[in-house]
Amino acid sequence: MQSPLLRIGTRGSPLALAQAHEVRDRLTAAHGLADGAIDIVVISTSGDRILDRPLSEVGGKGLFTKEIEEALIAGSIDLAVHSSKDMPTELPDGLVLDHFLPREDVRDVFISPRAERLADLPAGAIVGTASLRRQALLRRLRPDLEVVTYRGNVQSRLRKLGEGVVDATLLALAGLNRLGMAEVATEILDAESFPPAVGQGAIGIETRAGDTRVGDVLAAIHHGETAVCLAAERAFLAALDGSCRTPIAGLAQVDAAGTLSIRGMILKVDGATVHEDRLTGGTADAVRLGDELGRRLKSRGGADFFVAP
Ligand SMILES: NCc1[nH]cc(CCC(=O)O)c1CC(=O)O
Repeated sequence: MQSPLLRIGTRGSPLALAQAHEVRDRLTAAHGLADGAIDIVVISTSGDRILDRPLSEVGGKGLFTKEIEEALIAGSIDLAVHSSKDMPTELPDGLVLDHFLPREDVRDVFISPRAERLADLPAGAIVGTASLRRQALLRRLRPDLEVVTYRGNVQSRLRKLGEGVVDATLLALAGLNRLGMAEVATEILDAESFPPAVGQGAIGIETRAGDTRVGDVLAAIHHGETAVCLAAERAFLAALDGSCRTPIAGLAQVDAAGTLSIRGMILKVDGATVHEDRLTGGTADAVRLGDELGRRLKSRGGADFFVAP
């Protein structure tokens, strides 16, 4: 049997697999490849194995990528497919995250059997989410709700919701769309009042720096506008030096005239303190704009903002 042209590394969750399949299917179509030309290699990560503690306590985002990045460096896979949102801004030496698929919907959704809209939940209702950004935004909009930490993959969170462990939860619409499950959404939250995480909705492809063979193959499915927005957002995040303990929202968009705008927000976990700002400029300045916005919010937040919740 012929060896595969490419090996894609991915986590094994249903969402991760759907994303890896999407990359494989787009590459197969773009290059007219035979079935079996691209292998999908499922890799279990520390983040998948530690399920009992909030990730911000265990060590954060890198936990979902470590073993996959080791495989990439070792050459047992050629590319790794990730949710950009889950990617640290610092990558191991020799790896780059610079190919992206066209971005999915960036918005969060509210899911509840108890109310049609977040605004209609009764006071005291319990909302479960592990995301500090969602916790802080929820407390800001609805200080009368009880917000609890609630982890697990999309399927297990929905199961717990069905069992009545919580009254409502929030998820990214992008993930539901990719899983073909958008119908579980009760209300789509608008990005203005409920801004997404940096990278939300964007599938990113990590490769070895300078790997022109893989880069040439990926060029056919790469989406430049998404890459520009992600460059701005990730520069914003890097400038904030965002630990997993700081709620941060950030969204860059390119309008029809080709102007890039980036909006960023930092919050205290209790939702009571919020700093936000927005910058616009040319797409060639994406990194500079993101960096500038991050520095501004960092200085506005002051020294203690990033320490205690
Ligand atoms: N942290 C888990 C995660 N990482 C990416 C997505 C959704 C897909 C995306 O944002 O691209 C999710 C689940 C969620 O937040 O609902």
